[in-house]
Amino acid sequence: MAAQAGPLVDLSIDNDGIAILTMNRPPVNSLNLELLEEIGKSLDEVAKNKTKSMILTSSSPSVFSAGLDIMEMYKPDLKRAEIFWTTLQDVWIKLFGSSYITAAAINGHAPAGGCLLSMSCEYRVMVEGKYTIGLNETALGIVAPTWFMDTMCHTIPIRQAEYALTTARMFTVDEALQVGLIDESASDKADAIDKCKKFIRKFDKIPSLARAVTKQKIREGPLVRLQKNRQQDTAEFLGFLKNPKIQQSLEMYIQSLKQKAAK
Ligand SMILES: CCCCCCCCCCC/C=C/C(=O)SCCNC(=O)CCNC(=O)[C@H](O)C(C)(C)COP(=O)(O)OP(=O)(O)OC[C@H]1O[C@@H](n2cnc3c(N)ncnc32)[C@H](O)[C@@H]1OP(=O)(O)O
Repeated sequence: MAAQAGPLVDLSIDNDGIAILTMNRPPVNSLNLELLEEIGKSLDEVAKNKTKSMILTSSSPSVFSAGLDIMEMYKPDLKRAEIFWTTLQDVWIKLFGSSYITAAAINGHAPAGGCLLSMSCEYRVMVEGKYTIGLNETALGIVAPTWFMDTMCHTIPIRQAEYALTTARMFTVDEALQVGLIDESASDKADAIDKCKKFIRKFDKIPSLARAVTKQKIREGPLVRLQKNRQQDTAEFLGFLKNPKIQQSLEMYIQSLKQKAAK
């Protein structure tokens, strides 16, 4: 992977007071420990500055996020793997449980952890093109954690979620729109951001405390479930990393990604 040029995230506030959080880890924004830490810090900053809303997007022209960095799971240092996992849990708790308004301008592919980040926002606009979005973990021989599944069940009907999760379904933009995995499609990134802003403006006349408490109450179930089971969830993740069969599946998957990239 190329050496990192520039900061891993960019956090800016536009003229309307909307925070734009841009992931910037070329080539595919795979979520390693350092990127997750930076996303977490940015979410803290948005909350601390009492910014009314945030749009999550990517600096890549074709990938929103490729999901978790597989190299964090392949033959890992277990201490780092534990910090990696708890940082991912923290990011999800901060984003899914945020009181401010959140929207994702999905300007490219969003598999697995990339799909999770977008589903943790309240509104999704995806750029048209040959991009796909979904939770594909079972295709890698791994099981999406319960809170990934909860997030999907919070976004699309449970029957569709079960089918998508078990079959590792990656949705095209049109399919995602039909099932409600995204709310709108857009012609390009600028259009996606405009549409996210339009969604955010819908709340101009809604008292912000009532909105925030309603959001947090409707999201309480999945949040409490992870908060109660954090240690067990981390132990399961570490146990999974120690399983030789899982390591073999990950090795094969990495090889297939490298072969595809070399073509
Ligand atoms: C009983 C219950 C127990 C439960 C215990 C817990 C279980 C743990 C669960 C963990 C949940 C996992 C979540 C995840 O997010 S796993 C990651 C899944 N992601 C993917 O499968 C996406 C893979 N990538 C792609 O499909 C494509 O890269 C993509 C469509 C995103 C972009 O395609 P593009 O053609 O633009 O780019 P390339 O494929 O050429 O890739 C460029 C380089 O990037 C490398 N790459 C890609 N994705 C990843 C990744 N996720 N991690 C690390 N590296 C990645 C790719 O290999 C290329 O590298 P090189 O240039 O070096 O060859």
